[in-house]
This record gives sequence, structure tokens and C-alpha cells, in this order.
Amino acid sequence: MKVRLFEIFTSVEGEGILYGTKTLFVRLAGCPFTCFYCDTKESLPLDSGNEYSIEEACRLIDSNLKNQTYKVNFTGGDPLIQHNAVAELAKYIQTKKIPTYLESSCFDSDRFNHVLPFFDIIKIEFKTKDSDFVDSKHYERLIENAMKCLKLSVASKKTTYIKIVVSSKTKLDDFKDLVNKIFQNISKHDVDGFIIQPTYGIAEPSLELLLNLYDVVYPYYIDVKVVPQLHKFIGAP
Ligand SMILES: Nc1nc2[nH]cc(C(=O)O)c2c(=O)[nH]1
Ligand code: SF4
Ligand SMILES: [Mg+2]
Repeated sequence: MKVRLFEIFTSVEGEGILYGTKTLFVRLAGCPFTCFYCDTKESLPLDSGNEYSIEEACRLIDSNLKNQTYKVNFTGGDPLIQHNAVAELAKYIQTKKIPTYLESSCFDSDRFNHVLPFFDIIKIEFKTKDSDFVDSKHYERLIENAMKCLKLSVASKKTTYIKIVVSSKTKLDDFKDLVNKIFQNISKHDVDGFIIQPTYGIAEPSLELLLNLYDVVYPYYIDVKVVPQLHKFIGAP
């Protein structure tokens, strides 16, 4: 089996509930989607980066893994594009007793279920309609898949949190429908966080919009947080 990695680097986790932790990022090549705010467009082609055997990729991880690393993130691109290889690499990292962390858009619940046993921490991302991830025709199917992934992660007792990227284009009513749907499927006790992440450098949402979006989630989940991509502020990758 082969795997295409776009890059591998250590940085300070800049997103989600574990921001601030020393993290090894394994960025997989490949993502067929088209979010307008994507900040890793170079990694979207499936032939970007370099190809390795699983053994070579494990050695590369070993040589990049620094002392006192809190966790290893699999990101992209979308890691589920190369789900078989990701399962192998995450399994390898788990043998080192370092927590594994999945960053995915959750577009395919079968692929998600395949990699789930090898991950400890799961970010479930729900895309908003305005993200341009997929066209409106395919949007409902995307949300169904993300919802299934959320329920699978909760049922397997993984550390699970929800993230939604918002921009100035995000419609309050669409966001309300999405949040309502999420909490029809899970309870507030099932998840370890709910992060509203504003876009950076493109179509940035106003404070007023962010507070309105916060107010939508708060009645369902009092610990909701608006967290920007903190690594951008320290010039870190
Ligand atoms: N510092 C840092 N934190 C991150 N958290 C999620 C990232 C991602 O690209 O998935 C990311 C990233 O690219 N850099
Ligand atoms: S799903 Fe992620 S990697 Fe793919 S286009 Fe959207 S933001 Fe970029
Ligand atoms: Mg990034």
C-alpha cells in the first residue's frame, strides 16, 4: 500500500478544543472539494506531495516526531480520501501511546467507520451551505454523512467535538437549521466541545454575526466557543 503525504511538521495546535498543544501534523494529499476559504489549496490535488510506502511513511513520522508531543493530527486535504493508508499510519502511532486526532470533513461515514478504531480524538466538521464545499444538490447527503460520523464517534466513546467554519456569507437561518438538526441527533453530554471558527483573511464574519451565531448554539450547548485559527497569529504553519 502507498500513501501520498503533502507535508509533515510540528507546530502549536491552532484550532479546536486542544489549541496550544504541541502537535505533529501529518497532512495527506488530496481533497476533491472546493471550500472557498480553504487555506491548504496546494494539498488538494491527489498527486501533490510525495508518495511513500507505509513503512517509509512510518519512518518519516518517527524522524519528525519530537519529544513531548501531545498528539498527532491527520489532516489534509481530507484524510478520508486515503482512508486505508490513514488507518495503517494511525494504528502505528497508537503503538507509541501518543493520542491520534482526525481532522476530516466527514463526507463518507463508511470510510470514517473504517479509520475510527485507530483514532482517540475526533473533530466532526459540519460544513455550512455557503462554504461551496459541494453544490446545494449534494449538501443534504453531506450533512447526513457528517451526522452518521458524529453518532459513530459518540457511540465509540471517542473524545468528540463539533466544528463549524463560518464566514460573512453564513446565513443565520441555515446555521439555526444545522444546529437544531445536530442536537436532534445527539445530546449536549455526548460531545466535548462546540467550536465556531471564523474564516481568516477572506470573507471574515463581523463580531455581530459571530455573536448571533454563538447565541444560536448557546441554548443547546452552553460551552460553545468562538475560536479563530490561532497559529495564524504567531506566524506558525
Ligand atoms: N498550527 C496548526 N494547527 C492546525 N489545526 C488544524 C490544522 C489543519 O490544517 O487541519 C492546522 C494547521 O495547519 N496548523
Ligand atoms: S474540505 Fe478542507 S481541504 Fe477540502 S477544500 Fe474544504 S477546507 Fe480545503
Ligand atoms: Mg491548516
